[in-house]
Amino acid sequence: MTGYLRLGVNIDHVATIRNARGGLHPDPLRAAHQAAAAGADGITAHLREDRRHISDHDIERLTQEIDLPLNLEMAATPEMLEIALRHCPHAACIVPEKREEVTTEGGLDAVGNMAILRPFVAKLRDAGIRVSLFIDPDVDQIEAAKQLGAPVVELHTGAYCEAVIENADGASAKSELHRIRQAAAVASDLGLECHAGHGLTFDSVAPVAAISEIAELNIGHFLIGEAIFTGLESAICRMRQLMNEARAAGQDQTSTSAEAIGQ
Ligand SMILES: CC(=O)[C@@H](O)[C@H](O)COP(=O)(O)O
Ligand SMILES: NCC(=O)COP(=O)(O)O
Repeated sequence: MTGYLRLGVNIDHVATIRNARGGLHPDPLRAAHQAAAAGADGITAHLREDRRHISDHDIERLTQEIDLPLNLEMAATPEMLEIALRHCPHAACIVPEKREEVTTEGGLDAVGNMAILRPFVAKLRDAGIRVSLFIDPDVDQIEAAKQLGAPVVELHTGAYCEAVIENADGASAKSELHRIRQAAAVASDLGLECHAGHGLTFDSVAPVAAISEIAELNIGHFLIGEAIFTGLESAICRMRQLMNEARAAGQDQTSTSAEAIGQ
């Protein structure tokens, strides 16, 4: 798969700042409107069991007020299934959740949870919701997603992004990038749409964006952080530019991000 690479903007951490004082400002909906104005292709929001950031009311408003497709991230629980079926977002991405985690750690264990996930995926699909599974770039997990009937997988890029930040010798970033490339190729061979996300920044996005089998990147925390300094629309436009340049240049797949962007 080649062609246009979609950008989903995750607005979770606008809500993190809002919730720090328990008020209404900053409003995640305003961020969603700005993301749309900046050219985002979708909005991603993670309704966590503990509601640490995005709230039920945020999800209700996003489905009612935002024209962009909403990708609802959710754990595989009866509560979240009921909420998803009530709101019928464009898409639902099933993610693992641990209450004590700071952020999403590993990917969903589709292999180890087939019995729970199979009816869960079926009910979402029957409601017309595009289902994706947030998984590590692991062939077994991709094959399990296929068996479960999920049309989309989102590859967890966290290990790669951490390796880029550590940047000891670039070797670990290269090996993690290779895992993502291989996983994207397997997903494509199995007829699954392949997305990627978690931890992506201006420094790490290019080699992932260059992987032609990837159709969508979901990026949030870094963009919201950058927005504090340059504004959200500016941050999104810069990310969009980096994605377009990498995709157009067919980024050399052997390079890490530092080499790729001449650092
Ligand atoms: C699944 C993923 O990597 C993110 O989309 C997720 O939302 C991270 O959780 P927090 O947004 O709570 O950090
Ligand atoms: N699924 C990844 C996502 O939506 C955003 O992750 P992050 O950029 O906030 O780490």
